[in-house]
Amino acid sequence: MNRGDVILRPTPDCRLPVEREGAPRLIEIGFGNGDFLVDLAQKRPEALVYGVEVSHMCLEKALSRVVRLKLGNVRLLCGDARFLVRECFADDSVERIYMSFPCPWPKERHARRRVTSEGFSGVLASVLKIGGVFEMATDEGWYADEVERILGAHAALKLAERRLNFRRDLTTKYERKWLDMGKDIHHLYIEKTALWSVPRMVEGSVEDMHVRIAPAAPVDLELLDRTVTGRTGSAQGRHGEDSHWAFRGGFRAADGTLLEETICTDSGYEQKFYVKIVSKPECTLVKLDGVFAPFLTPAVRFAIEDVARRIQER
Ligand SMILES: C[S@@+](CC[C@H](N)C(=O)[O-])C[C@H]1O[C@@H](n2cnc3c(N)ncnc32)[C@H](O)[C@@H]1O
Repeated sequence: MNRGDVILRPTPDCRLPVEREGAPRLIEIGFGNGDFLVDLAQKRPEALVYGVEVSHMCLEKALSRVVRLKLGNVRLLCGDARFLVRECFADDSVERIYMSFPCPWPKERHARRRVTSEGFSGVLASVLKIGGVFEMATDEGWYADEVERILGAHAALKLAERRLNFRRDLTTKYERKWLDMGKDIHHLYIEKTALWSVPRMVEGSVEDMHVRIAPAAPVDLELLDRTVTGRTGSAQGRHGEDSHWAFRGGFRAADGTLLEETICTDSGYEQKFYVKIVSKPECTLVKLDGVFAPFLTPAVRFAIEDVARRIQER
């Protein structure tokens, strides 16, 4: 077994490999050093256990244990769980989602950073199977209250149980640490009770994002770059409140095309990539460069269309 068997890099349209159809799917969000994830995978060999973690360092630590133990039923995804769980998992496909000791972000101005903020209840209600459970542990009573209030209020979810200082079979590094220090631990069990679906933001294929401009734009790459980013060497755009993008300047690629460095956000989810501008005798092609293939979110599409528009209007 090697890294490639364990780490999943979803395709730009956020598809995961189809495997072990019919096997129960379990997800752990923010698995940290991977103690719980590894124990869970060993306890449930018939299940496919997905770990979603934003920290590369944690990913590497858990990965080496998974490989060393030859755990064939673990898949790891690196990135923000708020985005990846919504975009990569289908409705009614997951049996249980675990999240232990998420960063509570206690300051009000940081509230949006909580995994459980904005829209997370809809994501759970979508991807869990009916009867499926979101299991959360926290040492912050106020945070448990908040999650209970927000998730419990969703039409397709209900609080199934709340326990104080319950000793679980499987524990995490933080759980053991807080228990040793005598802290209170709050466990919430939120159950999905009805069908629900949230819209996904990723759609279409890489080819759908190509824009062909005829007649041809100038073949001079420097002129082409200035057309996109203006005299200042950078330019920005936005669509509504949720989609923002910025062009940071162009690079001449080895194949004689122009790569426009682009950064974009969709409802706070950030991606960096290059828009490729190919000057041909008959037309100019504006498309996604395949190297840092981003997920196909609305802001990525708007950015490509914006490059094409700037070239057309020059
Ligand atoms: C306090 S640690 C808890 C780790 C582990 N669950 C435990 O109990 O020992 C919180 C973990 O959540 C991860 N995390 C924070 N925000 C995240 C997000 N949006 N998506 C995925 N993981 C996240 C952090 O990188 C960190 O590893």
